[in-house]
Amino acid sequence: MKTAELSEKILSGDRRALARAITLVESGRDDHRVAATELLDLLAKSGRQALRIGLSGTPGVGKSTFVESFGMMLVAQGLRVAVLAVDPSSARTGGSILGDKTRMEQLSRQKAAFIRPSPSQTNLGGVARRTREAVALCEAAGFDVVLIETVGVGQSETVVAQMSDLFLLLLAPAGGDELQGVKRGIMEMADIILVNKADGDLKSAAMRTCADYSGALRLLRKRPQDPEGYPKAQTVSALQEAGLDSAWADMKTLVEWRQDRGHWSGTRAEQARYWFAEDVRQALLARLKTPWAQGRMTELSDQVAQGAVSPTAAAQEMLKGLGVAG
Ligand SMILES: Nc1nc2c(ncn2[C@@H]2O[C@H](COP(=O)(O)OP(=O)(O)OP(=O)(O)O)[C@@H](O)[C@H]2O)c(=O)[nH]1
Repeated sequence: MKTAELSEKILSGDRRALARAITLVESGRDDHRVAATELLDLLAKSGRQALRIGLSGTPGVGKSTFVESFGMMLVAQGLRVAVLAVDPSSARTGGSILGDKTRMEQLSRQKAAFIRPSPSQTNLGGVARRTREAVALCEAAGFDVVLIETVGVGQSETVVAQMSDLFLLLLAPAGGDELQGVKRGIMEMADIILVNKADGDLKSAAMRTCADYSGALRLLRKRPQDPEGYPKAQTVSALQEAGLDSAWADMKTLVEWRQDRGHWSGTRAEQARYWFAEDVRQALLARLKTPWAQGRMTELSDQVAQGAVSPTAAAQEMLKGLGVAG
């Protein structure tokens, strides 16, 4: 199919065309990359934007259950919802977190929903670019909300936060009164912390955990792009579909505030800068991974170790070989 034709179909909301385009951006083949870039350029002209919501949480915290019930709630409100995943561990576990669609049984059957598993790649940089491009494709296809889910592995939260308008951190009720070892950096990225499983026997533990996090969030510096009271923590039960509407109301409050004050477009512009620099960095790193480059690195590094050449001169030599010397 020609790029222009694929683009038309995506713009008209053709889901198979969207799936095909995502496969195209996920491909490592050079000719596919050229076509993908062309397609993304064409689609960017549509100017369509979705609300991009990043969602992170450790395995078992209830992400799939949350995406299912939250997604269904949005669909019931007439919104179109796409779900993507960033899962650098998918190659290791042999399947992605969203590979098993039966875990989002209802949502995956909705015409207004689109669920796409994480591409199976170990390299986070590669997964990040492909996911970012898949987000752009979903926006062009007219989705209102794009949920980008990740397990808290390595840097994957940062990657997702950098491509989201809102970042949600899903937590489970803690046993004791200590915070669950959530790294400060991750808490700082969160716009809203959702303590899940606030139902049945777990309800009071969930409320305690939520109070602990509310306290911890108050100690963080208030961000200029946020209204009073944000970032915030609240309890939900994905299983019983409780608290989801109030969480959605809070998300909308935050979004409207940021849009009214220009923070929304400011953040997107910053993210675009970040991904531009990141793409350059990744491309340069890829050059270092070719067999020639690795062999040459070893050679030069041996010479440096023997004192035959200085580190600076060897680095210059290497860069010249890579064609990037200044
Ligand atoms: N009580 C209760 N259990 C829940 C809730 N949400 C999820 N669970 C249960 O928690 C377990 C894990 O839920 P998942 O949705 O598969 O969790 P996940 O975070 O997607 O897990 P991974 O895919 O392994 O990352 C399941 O047994 C769910 O039924 C909730 O709101 N309340």
